[in-house]
Amino acid sequence: MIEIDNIVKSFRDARAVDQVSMVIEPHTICALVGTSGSGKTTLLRMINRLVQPTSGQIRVDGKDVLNAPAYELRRQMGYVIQGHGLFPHWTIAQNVGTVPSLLGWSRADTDRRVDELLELFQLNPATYRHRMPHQLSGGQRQRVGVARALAAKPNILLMDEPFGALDPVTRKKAQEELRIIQQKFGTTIVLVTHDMEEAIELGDRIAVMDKGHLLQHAKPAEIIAAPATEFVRELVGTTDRAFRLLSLAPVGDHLEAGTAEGEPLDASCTLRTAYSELLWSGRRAAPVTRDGQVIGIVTLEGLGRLAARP
Ligand SMILES: Nc1ncnc2c1ncn2[C@@H]1O[C@H](COP(=O)(O)OP(=O)(O)OP(=O)(O)O)[C@@H](O)[C@H]1O
Repeated sequence: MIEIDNIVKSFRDARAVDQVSMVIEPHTICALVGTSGSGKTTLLRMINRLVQPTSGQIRVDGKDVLNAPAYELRRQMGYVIQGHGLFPHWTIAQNVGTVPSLLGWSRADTDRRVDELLELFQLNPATYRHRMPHQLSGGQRQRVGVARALAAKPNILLMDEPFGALDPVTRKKAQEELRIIQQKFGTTIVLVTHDMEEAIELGDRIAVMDKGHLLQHAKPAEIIAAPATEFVRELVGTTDRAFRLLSLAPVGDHLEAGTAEGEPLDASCTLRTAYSELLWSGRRAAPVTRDGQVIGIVTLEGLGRLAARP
């Protein structure tokens, strides 16, 4: 658990982060959103002590981070920045193995961990471990950046706009991969993003910042349905909030009884995808399957009710 307690960071006379308090539960993703200059990066960098707070306290599992030795923080927290930050003259394997080597892992243990992570990110170790960063695509480099941050099995992953530079298709894939990895390892993730869509998609909780203040810290559905201030409302965007609500839940959670014709939808697809599919195929209802078995239906009328203001 990360407890941020009345934290302040001043640069000369300006407060970049102003009395922020929040609790980030273990094994969850917290998405930090806000306009440029709102203090997101500064807040993130106080968690791993790259920035020293002016006042207040940050505790990880009850311990003040200012009292933890630097090597302990590095092991416990991975850090990913936009543009990956790989060392250009090191191979991919050396890059991914940076922190384990610093922590004194044996060569064999480090090599094993590097291969395991490359495989997890679908980069064949035999092909990629000896390559240099410039011999990879931007999306591959970003995945290596995330793999490197996970190398020493951190409980916490701090990510600053990790997918900002990726094209929409690669970005979507990277987001899905991150979700899978988070579930596999149970990592607690704090993710800074400009993109509300990404925050809604990935965040178990969203923290909205403006001018150093934390305006709201809540579940995505609550941020959409009950924004705390006009600024939060603007940031969420009013034109497609109904679709954003629909994007939060899978079809399998809102099954209806009955029968329907045509191509079935998988229970894991979102209500938003289902809505789009029904409109596209000109149907009022579609069967829903899980593991190939029909388990119910989804209807335009039902989806319409779910998209209405709660
Ligand atoms: N080292 C520094 N010295 C002086 N001012 C700083 C320093 N770092 C950040 N700031 C100021 O603190 C404020 C918050 O910056 P921060 O980088 O945390 O914002 P952000 O929300 O992450 O912005 P962005 O989304 O553009 O990265 C800004 O006004 C910035 O100019």
